[in-house]
Amino acid sequence: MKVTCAIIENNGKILCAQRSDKMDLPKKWEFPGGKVKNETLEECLRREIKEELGVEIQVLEQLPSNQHNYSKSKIIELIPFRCTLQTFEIVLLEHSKLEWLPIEKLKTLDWAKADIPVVNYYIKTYK
Ligand SMILES: Nc1nc2c([nH]c(=O)n2[C@@H]2O[C@H](COP(=O)(O)OP(=O)(O)OP(=O)(O)O)[C@@H](O)[C@H]2O)c(=O)[nH]1
Repeated sequence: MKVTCAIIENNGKILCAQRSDKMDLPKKWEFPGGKVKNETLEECLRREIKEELGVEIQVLEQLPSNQHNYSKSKIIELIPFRCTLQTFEIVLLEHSKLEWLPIEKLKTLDWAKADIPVVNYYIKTYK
């Protein structure tokens, strides 16, 4: 299963989202995004961000993807993109919490397993 996610940068901080109790991987932190349907990766990302946060984004670049096997039937390829905001009124539509964190604080969150290599790559590349 391909999943896109957005590393949204604004004023030197990165938007981190906590999954709600109703989602799978409850309370884990992630980058907002979701499963790719019949669409391009960028279309998927822009659609998911609109659905989850109510904002438009600009997609800057694709970063290396990471495959993680949560179980036999749940194997995901997480495909991250660096993004910025085009509109700024964020609404919390699906997640339980949002945090804007500076890059040096990203490691303090309890990330979904698939995100850990993505966070590490981002820190290594952009700090
Ligand atoms: N959006 C997102 N999903 C992630 C990340 N890391 C990670 O393991 N996942 C997993 O990838 C899958 C994405 O599905 P989702 O539930 O967020 O996406 P969706 O909105 O398309 O699904 P749905 O409409 O079926 O609920 C979930 O199983 C989620 O646990 C991440 O950083 N962002």
